[in-house]
Amino acid sequence: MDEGVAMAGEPGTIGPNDRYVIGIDYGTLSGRAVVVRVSDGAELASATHDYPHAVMDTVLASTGRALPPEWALQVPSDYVEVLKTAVPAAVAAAGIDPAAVIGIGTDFTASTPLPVLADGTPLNELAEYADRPHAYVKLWKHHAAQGQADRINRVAAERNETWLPRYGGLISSEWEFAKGLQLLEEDPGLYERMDHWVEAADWIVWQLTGSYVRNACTAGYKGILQDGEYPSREFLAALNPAFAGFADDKVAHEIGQLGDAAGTLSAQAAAWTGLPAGIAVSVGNVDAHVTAPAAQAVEPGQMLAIMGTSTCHVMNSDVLTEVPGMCGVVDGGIVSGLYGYEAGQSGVGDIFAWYVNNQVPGSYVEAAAQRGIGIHEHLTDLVKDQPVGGHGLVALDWQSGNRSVLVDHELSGVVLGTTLTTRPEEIYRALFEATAFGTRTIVETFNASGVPVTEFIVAGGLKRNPFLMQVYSDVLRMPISIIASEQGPALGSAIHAAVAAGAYPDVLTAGRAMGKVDRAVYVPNTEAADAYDRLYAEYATLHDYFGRGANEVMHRLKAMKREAAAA
Ligand SMILES: Nc1ncnc2c1ncn2[C@@H]1O[C@H](COP(=O)(O)OP(=O)(O)O)[C@@H](O)[C@H]1O
Ligand SMILES: O=C(CO)[C@@H](O)[C@@H](O)COP(=O)(O)O
Repeated sequence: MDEGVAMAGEPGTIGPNDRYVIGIDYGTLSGRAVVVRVSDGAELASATHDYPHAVMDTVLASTGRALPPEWALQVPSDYVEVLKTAVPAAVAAAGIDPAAVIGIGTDFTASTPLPVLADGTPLNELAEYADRPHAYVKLWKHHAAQGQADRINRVAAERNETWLPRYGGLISSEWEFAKGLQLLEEDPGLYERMDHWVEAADWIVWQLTGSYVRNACTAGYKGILQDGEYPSREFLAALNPAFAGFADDKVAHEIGQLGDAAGTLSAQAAAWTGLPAGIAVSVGNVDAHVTAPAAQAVEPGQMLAIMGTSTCHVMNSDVLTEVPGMCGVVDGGIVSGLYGYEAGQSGVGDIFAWYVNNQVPGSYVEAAAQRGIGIHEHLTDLVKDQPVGGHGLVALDWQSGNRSVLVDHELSGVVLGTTLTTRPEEIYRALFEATAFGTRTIVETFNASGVPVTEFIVAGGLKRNPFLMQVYSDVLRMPISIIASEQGPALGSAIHAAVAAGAYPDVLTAGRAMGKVDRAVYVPNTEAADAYDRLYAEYATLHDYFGRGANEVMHRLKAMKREAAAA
């Protein structure tokens, strides 16, 4: 377990009248708390707490029993530990008086829902359900509800459901309805017992305030709430008669707008965090969307890519339109007054992690250790000067399925062109390029749909790799701006906390004062961009061949894998 604490470079003088907010980013593997000064967004210190149960994607910890393929679960008490450890550690490292903290804000991965009782107790915490996989949090990358998602999409298309175009024509297996339907169909008793199917983003705010408020962001993007309405009972009954009441009975709840206060810090949460009871707690938010004001990426056409384990692309527009294969468009989904668009790639850093953890020989790991650098840096170094196309490879970035624009998690990865002389660093680079091509596919789809991308801004852990950023600039043929914060989502949460506490009138104003970006840090190299155009053409051919039905081999392989696991 890691409780890393970091001080900001130069926090500046702590003035007696300075006020602070705490932003907490709940990521895939850890929660990070950061202490931020309200007046200028200075980040004084941060602390990270790794979730003790991490991601359960092979075995359920409580029983030791294997989970089926494509599952990914978490334990909700791990999230509360972040409040008890990372928050006090960050405050202590910042050296501020906790009494000077005026608000706290959080963001979460999504869609990451869990089944709870009316008082918020997660079902896995009841002794009788502790051994039931469906009692746990279904992490965003739980991809085992693809069958349910396919049914949702087929029935919605047949019935011409008006909300379907708002999701680019396809609902993802990652979102609330597909996961909820899987729960009903595989564990009906537990479904019956569940009072709320709540996003972890809202559950953690519930733990902080003592009351349940459903945030407008997840409700819109992940919960199919459009123009104030959920999918009808008739539609839900057509999926499964027992599902008719899902929206009304399990999902619908009071909605809170982004930047509003969901409530105030309860006495219990004050004791956990060491912060004053009664300070403002902002409405929950999603890790991607919350980052837009932190990166000053809120104007129409400014696409923000939060590049980490996965990549989320978020962009505002004053136009409401349909972008095929996007995750969704939600009125006020990023900031109020604009239409917020979201698209994404389910695997990016995760693919690089899979590769270095499973495919790179020990000699490379030793060489990296000898050089005193990480394996990512070592592989990057070995291949960064190779001319574009010099490896003779092209890859598809679907090891975690495809979220946009194909919306199909039965798809899987491809590396094409390997020979007996192909080196590990060359495949690593081909995977970098594949993710950049996936992003280009998304950008081109937005451009062709009447919501052009005019600036590309990157936040998230992958901005630390300059070569990767240059690949993106060359592949997109666009300058890349970079958020000037190491903790973009946590800074975004802090910005929302400052607004909820009344320090700023709205998120846009707070973002201008507290957000930070360096413009056009990387610019495209024309020669490289020309060469990447040729590779991208090959990627696009493979993308359509495997992804649009010409060859269903990936679906057949996944089916065989499931059959083998069941046997
Ligand atoms: N130098 C690097 N180059 C490319 N990828 C890296 C590098 N270092 C770490 N990664 C990848 O970054 C991912 C973590 O990104 P990060 O933003 O820190 O996490 P999260 O998405 O959970 O917030 C991991 O999946 C890892 O494979
Ligand atoms: O899907 C979303 C947001 O819509 C993300 O929460 C999800 O991809 C996880 O993001 P990270 O890769 O953990 O930053």
